[in-house]
Amino acid sequence: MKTVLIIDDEEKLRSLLARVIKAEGFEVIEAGDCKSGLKAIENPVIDAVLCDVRLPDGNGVELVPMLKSRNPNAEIILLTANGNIPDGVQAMKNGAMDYIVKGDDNDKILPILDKAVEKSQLQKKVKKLEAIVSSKFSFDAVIGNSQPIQEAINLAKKVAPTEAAVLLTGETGTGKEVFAQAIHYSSHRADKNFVALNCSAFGREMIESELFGYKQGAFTGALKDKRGLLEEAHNGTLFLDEIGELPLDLQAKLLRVLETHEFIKLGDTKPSKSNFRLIAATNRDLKTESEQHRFRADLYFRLNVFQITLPPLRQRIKDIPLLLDFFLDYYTKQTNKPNPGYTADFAKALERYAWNGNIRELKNVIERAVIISDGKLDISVLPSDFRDTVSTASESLSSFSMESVEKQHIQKVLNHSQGNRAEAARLLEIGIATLYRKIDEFGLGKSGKQ
Ligand SMILES: Nc1ncnc2c1ncn2[C@@H]1O[C@H](COP(=O)(O)OP(=O)(O)OP(=O)(O)O)[C@@H](O)[C@H]1O
Repeated sequence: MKTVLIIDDEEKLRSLLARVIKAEGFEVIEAGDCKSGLKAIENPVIDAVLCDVRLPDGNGVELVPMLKSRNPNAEIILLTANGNIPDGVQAMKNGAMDYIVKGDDNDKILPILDKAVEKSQLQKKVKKLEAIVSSKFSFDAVIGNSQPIQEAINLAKKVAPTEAAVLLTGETGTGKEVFAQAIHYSSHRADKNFVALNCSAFGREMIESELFGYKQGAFTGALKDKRGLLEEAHNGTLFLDEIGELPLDLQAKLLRVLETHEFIKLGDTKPSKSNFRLIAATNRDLKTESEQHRFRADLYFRLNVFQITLPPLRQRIKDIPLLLDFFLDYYTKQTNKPNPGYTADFAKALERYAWNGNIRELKNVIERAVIISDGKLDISVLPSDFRDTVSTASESLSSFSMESVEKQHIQKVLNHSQGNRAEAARLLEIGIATLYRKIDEFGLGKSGKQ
């Protein structure tokens, strides 16, 4: 639906205009003065406004900013009986899309309205998509209630609105990139670029040309100018993942850019400027790296202004059920399967696992389980390491009482002596009569080897 608001006090002209516009498939809302126009514009379905300049309670040119502030997506076209250039210029400065003269420009109205509606609907779509993107990458998308992750979230929320560089540390798969995005989308740079580079994924030359960009002819193969990531990140955020892998000479160049906000593209002679915010991540201990001269100490100090350490999953076992529900829901939706749920053993096995690959590994394990499983997820759909964890765990669980430890031990020794009770008693350092009593008491005579 395309909806137009007409604000004009000349009733006859207004209803004639409304009829013509309706005949072209638009919905029309009418208002006779500034006051009722300002009320009507709050209806979000309005895409475009046709507004007279001379109104009984005000001037259309001055009304434009007020209309825009109440409905920023609506495009405004001013209609005037006698156009003059300064008024037209002011209208555009105030945010109007066009300024047309009644009578002379009547045949322009419908094409301009079409353009205005298209522009407004496109803006609405972009805003909706932006809202989806920013909610997908907001702190709400960081799953976890445990204390260690909540502490990290609180720190990140504090630093997000500032200009400070952030250093995210933590094992692989703990969510460093997720945090970097959440910080960016919660900062005032959210509507600008979030540009990421993984420093371990490329060789030195490639990283340099990706970061700094180059001029045509800077090297063989530089067929045309290329913008670098520093330039792309202007007014936005540059995320350097695995910064510990950045070659030492590029570390020196990066430090200079951080200090001057200036850099020189490959093959260029004059500096370019970029106002980016840096978020860096590493799973290395940069302090030790810098002490051993594998990372520049000056860059480390520059980055270490605000460090956030993300906890490994094994330190936040409490979050596993939450993450399990989240990823199960995600992958069942992706595969168009109904959510099958899971057994208590399945959840237990996940809680007991070491998770060296952290959340990335958990996510992959759940994806695999969803693909393989035909019903409720149980331990049979887990890789074999998990099943071992469960059996070891249940074995050790049944061993908590002294009696069961004693029973298991005697059985093991009887197995070892191949049922020879005299030999077993000798190994157990107990009398043969005591062994017979124990065998009777624990019922080992029936199941154990005699
Ligand atoms: N708290 C979280 N909530 C939901 N998903 C998460 C969370 N943390 C991480 N993930 C998911 O786990 C995966 C790994 O996360 P991410 O890439 O951010 O980790 P990383 O620490 O940057 O890893 P690496 O050091 O290997 O680059 C991603 O798919 C991400 O979506």
